[in-house]
Amino acid sequence: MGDEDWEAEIIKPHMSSYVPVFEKDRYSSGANGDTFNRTPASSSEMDDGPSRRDHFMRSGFASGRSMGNRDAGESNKRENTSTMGGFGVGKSFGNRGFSNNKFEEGDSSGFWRESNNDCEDNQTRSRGFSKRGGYQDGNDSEASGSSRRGGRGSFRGCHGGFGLGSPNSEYEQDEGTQRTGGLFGSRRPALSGTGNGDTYQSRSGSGSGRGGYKGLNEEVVTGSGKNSWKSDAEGGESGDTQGPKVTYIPPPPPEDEDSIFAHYQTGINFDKYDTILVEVSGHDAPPAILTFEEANLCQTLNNNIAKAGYTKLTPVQKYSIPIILAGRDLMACAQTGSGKTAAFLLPILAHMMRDGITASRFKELQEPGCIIVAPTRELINQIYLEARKFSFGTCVRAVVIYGGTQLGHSIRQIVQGCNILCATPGRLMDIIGKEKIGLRQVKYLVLDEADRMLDMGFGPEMKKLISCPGMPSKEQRQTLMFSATFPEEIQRLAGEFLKSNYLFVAVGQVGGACRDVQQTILQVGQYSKREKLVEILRNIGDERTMVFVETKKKADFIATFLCQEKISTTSIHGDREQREREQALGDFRCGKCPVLVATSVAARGLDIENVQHVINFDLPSTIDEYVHRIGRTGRCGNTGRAISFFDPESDSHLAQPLVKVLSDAQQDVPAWLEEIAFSAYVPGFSGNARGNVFASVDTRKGKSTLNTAGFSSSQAPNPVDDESWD
Ligand SMILES: Nc1ncnc2c1ncn2[C@@H]1O[C@H](COP(=O)(O)OP(=O)(O)OP(=O)(O)O)[C@@H](O)[C@H]1O
Repeated sequence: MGDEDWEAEIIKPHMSSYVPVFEKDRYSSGANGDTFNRTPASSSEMDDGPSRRDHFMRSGFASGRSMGNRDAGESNKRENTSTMGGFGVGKSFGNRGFSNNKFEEGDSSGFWRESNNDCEDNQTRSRGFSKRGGYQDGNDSEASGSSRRGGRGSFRGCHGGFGLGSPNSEYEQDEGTQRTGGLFGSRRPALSGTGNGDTYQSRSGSGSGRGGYKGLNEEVVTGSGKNSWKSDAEGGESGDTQGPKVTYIPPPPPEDEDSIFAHYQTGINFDKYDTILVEVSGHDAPPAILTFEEANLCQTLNNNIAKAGYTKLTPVQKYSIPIILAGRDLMACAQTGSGKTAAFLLPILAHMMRDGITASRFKELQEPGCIIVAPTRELINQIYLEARKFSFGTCVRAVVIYGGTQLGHSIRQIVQGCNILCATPGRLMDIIGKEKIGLRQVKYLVLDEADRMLDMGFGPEMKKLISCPGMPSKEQRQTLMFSATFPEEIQRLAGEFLKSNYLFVAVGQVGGACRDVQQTILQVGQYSKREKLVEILRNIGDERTMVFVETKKKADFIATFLCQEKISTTSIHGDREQREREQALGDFRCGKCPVLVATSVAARGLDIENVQHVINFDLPSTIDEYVHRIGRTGRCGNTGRAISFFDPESDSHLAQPLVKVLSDAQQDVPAWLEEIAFSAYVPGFSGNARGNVFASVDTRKGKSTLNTAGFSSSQAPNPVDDESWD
């Protein structure tokens, strides 16, 4: 079985939506003359469809929520310093007991892959895992994803700038130098890019041997001197002549009140938040508040809260708001979609109002009182819109700056006045370098998705930020960190940023998945993924669905493939122009394209109404990333579904943490997954798959992690291989 034929498969995409179109001659077969599978995914490869569908139904998709056979008695008892509510978390790892039957290894099932695929590093035969209890591919004759072959890098979108520019000469950021050089570990191997005649060159020019720090996922490099922080996306604007000049000016935010306060409804499970166990650790924590009134906010803020449709606090808000109001540093961990943004914005705004903030005015150097950083452009923009909503009618001016937009535009926004600066790290450092922002007045530093902001990708930048001239020391500022996941190592790193008496709030299991998401894991080999995806999407109909893949190229490919299958699809990833990214998100939000194919750039924080399904076409490298991805659905008390394709060839390292996450969220754990987890289990194993386990408690307690499997926390995660994040 050869590699697949993109050329043959992407000739006539369905054009009903924002469709990536790929020029035929741009991705013609490479020099190695591979012949590829030209069979449409929907034809003969569906031959084993009935059995798959049967299993599919058994697996819970399109059926009611199955809470599995957990033993409710095995509740997860926490050692709390303070608790409220108290659901029993069904921990049932291995509740069936691990079978001694080892899965069979063999050359069965026709899992045969010859290609050196850029998304998959395996060139070996797949193993014939036991089929017990799980979906098992049969005659897998389909290659999936972006194939590497001669002419790699030639797969390009060309419609409306979709895609990557010139063919056959481009270095894909997800493949080349970012992985070579071993800067950061990846579960994918470093790719030499040799042997197929490619000339690597990133569109953004990043990572191409300029030296200095180059985060795996970054568009940021360090240099020296005043403008040492550059977002590659800015091109020449920062004095960097590499890369195209970025001219994109994002549309202005809405001005009318209705749009500013537009929100979606809380779901049927919103009240169940109250039953989630909360743990606060650290000394002298102020008591939680139970109502917004207890927070004693000013009238304007209360009005805005009401207009936003907030009537009741979520747990993370109940605990975090009084802590921040009391001036304490905070690390807060709460499940996805449970209101962390308001948990920091409201008390910061309350402080600003209380301190008698005056209207900002035009100045060449602005000195914001608050800086909020987040890892992706879309997320920081979302936080900005929230800040704007809650500060409506006050004289607090929030500004957002992020990469992929014209630097001059960012500067113009800032000089008009800036009390709260929402920024991605690369652009922030650019602006600081240009002396448009002074840090002396910073009272609040917020790291949203803090574990991501402190990992190997962004950590060095964050360290630079706190050591920038003028930045108040941690004793002088209030530092706030929020995320749904907080690996132990990251908690330790965070200590550098936080006062020693910071408080730690854990709502539910740290790093646990949202229980409102019904999780299904299907065993699907690489070559069957596309047909399975189409099958699922056809069942789903028009319900909004995010499909996560591991690389940018694959995102383009799958989006195009789905369009070809007449499923209106768009895509978002780090190689798309910012304009395109925002357009894609807009089309998805409004339902024009009900399917969004995304890389991990969309995994965190995005709050999109009515996302009912998340499909992990490729599982991510780390369990934390999995938790964030599936958290795009099931938000704010609404329910959602997540289906993940587990390929034993590439995903076995995730089996243990997946079993734990599923068990903790009281989801069914497929027997075959337990078997794989068990077979991979090594007593005393100190996990080396990044982020494969998570901390259960505040690490200051000196406890080890409470993994059911007994392995301790992993090295600092490097969650994605593939993205441009600034
Ligand atoms: N108290 C509340 N009442 C009603 N809606 C709320 C409340 N708090 C937050 N929300 C809404 O819930 C949604 C999710 O909130 P938010 O995006 O802050 O979640 P999050 O915890 O930051 O999620 P993630 O971990 O994915 O970043 C938003 O639409 C927000 O407006």
